[in-house]
Amino acid sequence: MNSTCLQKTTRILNKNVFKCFLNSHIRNQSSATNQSLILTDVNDKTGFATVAFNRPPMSNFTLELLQDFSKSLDEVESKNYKGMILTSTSPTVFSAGLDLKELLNPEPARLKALRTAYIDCCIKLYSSMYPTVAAINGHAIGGGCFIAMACEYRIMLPNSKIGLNETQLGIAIPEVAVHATRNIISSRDAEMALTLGSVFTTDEALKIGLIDEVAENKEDALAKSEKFLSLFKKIPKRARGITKQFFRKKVIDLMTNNREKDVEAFVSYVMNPASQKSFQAFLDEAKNKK
Ligand SMILES: CCCC/C=C\CC(=O)SCCNC(=O)CCNC(=O)[C@H](O)C(C)(C)COP(=O)(O)OP(=O)(O)OC[C@H]1O[C@@H](n2cnc3c(N)ncnc32)[C@H](O)[C@@H]1OP(=O)(O)O
Repeated sequence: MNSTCLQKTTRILNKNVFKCFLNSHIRNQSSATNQSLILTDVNDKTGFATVAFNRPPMSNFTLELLQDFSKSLDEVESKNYKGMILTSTSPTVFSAGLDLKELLNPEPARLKALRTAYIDCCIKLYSSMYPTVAAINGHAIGGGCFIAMACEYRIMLPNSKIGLNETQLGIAIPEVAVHATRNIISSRDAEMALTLGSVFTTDEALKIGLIDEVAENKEDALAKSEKFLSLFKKIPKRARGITKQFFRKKVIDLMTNNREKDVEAFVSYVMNPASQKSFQAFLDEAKNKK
C-alpha cells in the first residue's frame, strides 16, 4: 500500500471508529436517561411537575439519588412550576428510606455526604415556595416517611406502611424531626411514635393525621394530588410561600443551623456496633423470608 492509500484508509478507519464511539455514546446517554434515578414530568396544562424516585423495587436512597433529587427540586423552583407531586415508580413502595447498604460498614466521607445531601433535600422541600403533595404509592419508611412529611399534604394507598422507625435501628431521631412530626400529628402521638419507632398501616396513619387522604390506587392518588395543588391556583405565589415558610420557620432554621451537628451525630449512631448489627439483621431477615 502506498502512503496516500494508507492515509485514505486510516481516515476511513478513524471515521468509522468515531461513528462507533458516537453511536455507543448516544446509546449510553439514552440508557442513562432511562435509568435516571429521578424522573420529572411536567403537565403543560396545569404547570404541575410530577417528580418520581426511580429506583425500584424499594426506592431507597443512595448518595447519587439524593444528589439528583436535590437538582430536581432546584429545577422545580427555578422553572417556576406551579406545584409538585412527589411519588415513585416502584409498584408497592414510595421509599424504604436510606439504602441500608450505604449505612453498612460505610466509608465515613461518603456517609457524611449522604446525610448532607439528605438534609439539603429536606430543607429545599420543606421550605419550597411552590406547593407540594406526596402521592405515597406504597410503603414509606424512615427517610422515605420524613420526605413525605416535608410535603404539605399526603395521600396514601391502602395496605401500606408508614413511619419513622429510626430508634428501632439504634438511630436517635434528630430534634428537628420531633418538631416536624408535631407540626403534623399531636405531640402525644408524636412522642409515642418516635420513641417506639412505630410503623403505621394506612388506616392507622389516617386516624392520627399522619396522612390526609387515602386513594384507591396510584391514578386516584395522582388525581387527588392535582386537586390539592389546584386549591392554590388563584393564591399569589409569593404571599403563599412566605406564609408557609413562617409556619415552618422553626424546622427550617433547625435543619439549616444544625446541619453539621446533625451529620456528626448521624455518623456516630450509624457507626455504632449495635446499629451496624441491626442493619445487618434487617438485611439478613429479609433474605431469610424468601
Ligand atoms: C429525620 C429522620 C430522617 C431519617 C433519615 C434516614 C433514616 C433511614 O432511612 S434508616 C433506613 C430505614 N429503612 C428501613 O429500616 C428499611 C425499611 N424497609 C422495610 O420496612 C420493608 O422492606 C418494606 C416495608 C419497605 C417492604 O417490605 P417487603 O415488601 O416485605 O420487602 P422486604 O422487607 O422483604 O425487602 C425486600 C428487599 O428490599 C431490601 N430492602 C428493603 N428496605 C431496604 C433499605 N432501606 N435499604 C436496603 N435494602 C432494603 C430487603 O433487604 C430485601 O432485599 P433482598 O433480600 O436482597 O431481596
